Amino acid sequence: MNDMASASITLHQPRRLVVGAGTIAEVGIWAGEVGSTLVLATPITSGFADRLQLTGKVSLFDAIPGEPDTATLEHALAAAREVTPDLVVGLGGGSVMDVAKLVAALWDGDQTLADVAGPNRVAGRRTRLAQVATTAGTGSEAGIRALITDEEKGAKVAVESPHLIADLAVLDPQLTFSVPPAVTAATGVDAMAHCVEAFTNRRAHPMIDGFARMGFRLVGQYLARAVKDGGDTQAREGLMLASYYGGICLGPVNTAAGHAIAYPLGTRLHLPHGLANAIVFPHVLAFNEPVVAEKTAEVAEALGFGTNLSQHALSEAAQRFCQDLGLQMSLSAHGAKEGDLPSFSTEAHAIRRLMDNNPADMQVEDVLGIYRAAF
Ligand SMILES: NC(=O)c1ccc[n+]([C@@H]2O[C@H](COP(=O)([O-])OP(=O)(O)OC[C@H]3O[C@@H](n4cnc5c(N)ncnc54)[C@H](O)[C@@H]3O)[C@@H](O)[C@H]2O)c1
Ligand SMILES: [Fe+2]
Repeated sequence: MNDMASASITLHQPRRLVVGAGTIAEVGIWAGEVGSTLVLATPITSGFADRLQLTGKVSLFDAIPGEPDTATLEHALAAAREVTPDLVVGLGGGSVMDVAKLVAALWDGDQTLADVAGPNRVAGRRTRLAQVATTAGTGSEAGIRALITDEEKGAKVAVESPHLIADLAVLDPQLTFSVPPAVTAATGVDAMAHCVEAFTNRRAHPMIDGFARMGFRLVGQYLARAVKDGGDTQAREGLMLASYYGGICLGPVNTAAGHAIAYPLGTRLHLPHGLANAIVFPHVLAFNEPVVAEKTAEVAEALGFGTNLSQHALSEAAQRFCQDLGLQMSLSAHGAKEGDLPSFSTEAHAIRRLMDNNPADMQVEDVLGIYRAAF
């Protein structure tokens, strides 16, 4: 830690947050009399739509796949232009909630995705937005960011704007009971990665450190429990909070090299976002350790890795942690070819908005070394 004063930060949060078992029913109470609502979902999460208790005309668009791309966004926008909603509800994981943000902000205006990509370019939003999380991972319901895959470029487009923040966010652990163990594990590691990468970030901030600490501690406490027993309400609620805290970390501080190195695995190999982060996490944690030793030790202790670990032991313990959750941590087992790794490395290294946040400087060769270690 240096002794300079922290840089200033701005934190946006949903206008209203409801947490607890059964709270999905509060969406209708909050919304009151609504003319027209568009609920965005996946085929799996559309089953929860009745529990929203909405009045008026309710339309459902449930064709949002994981890791949504620009074509998905276009279809959802077309659905919204037909429905002309007063309220958009995102009922799903990060994939659905990210699309819901952009649909609510863009459906009735002239801006395209290309117009709003990057920070602070969304002109405004007239449609109300409620986010009901059904996974505990991205924390998208907490934040100002939406990520859409651009299939042509093979990269994620990030849109960041206070106009994407929800009017209402709901964390109802009962909605996550049906999340299968593999998705629970991957999304839980994603939440943990948001907290850890913000905590050990070059732009880390004491206020955000508080949320980050609560988040990775909850993951240490509850993730294995929720993977083992999906109906464990206490564990599920703990993870939803961890995910939300991670989402808060993303706004003012954001992630760093871990997420940058994970992105090509999502866009090129189509690995689920959380799994991609898990594969990379042990190696980045160990790489950064010399620069952020104290904070890394705190993370290691909270996740049960032990104390006074060498870089190698740290990486091994983090890999074991993920393997014990049932995650397959080897890139080759997911279809990666050794010949892919150099282009993945160039791609990840070029994501400067995240790489520049990393506490330790990382060259392209270092990134390649990490992919090779995870191969
Ligand atoms: N906005 C942000 O700040 C932010 C941060 C990190 C990641 N993301 C993005 O979020 C997306 C990933 O989101 P995710 O990890 O939540 O996964 P997801 O939304 O893609 O969902 C994963 C899978 O779980 C299923 N599922 C969702 N809820 C379920 C439930 N209750 N029961 C059973 N199955 C359920 C989905 O149908 C899907 O198949 C990626 O596109 C990623 O880039 C956004
Ligand atoms: Fe993430």
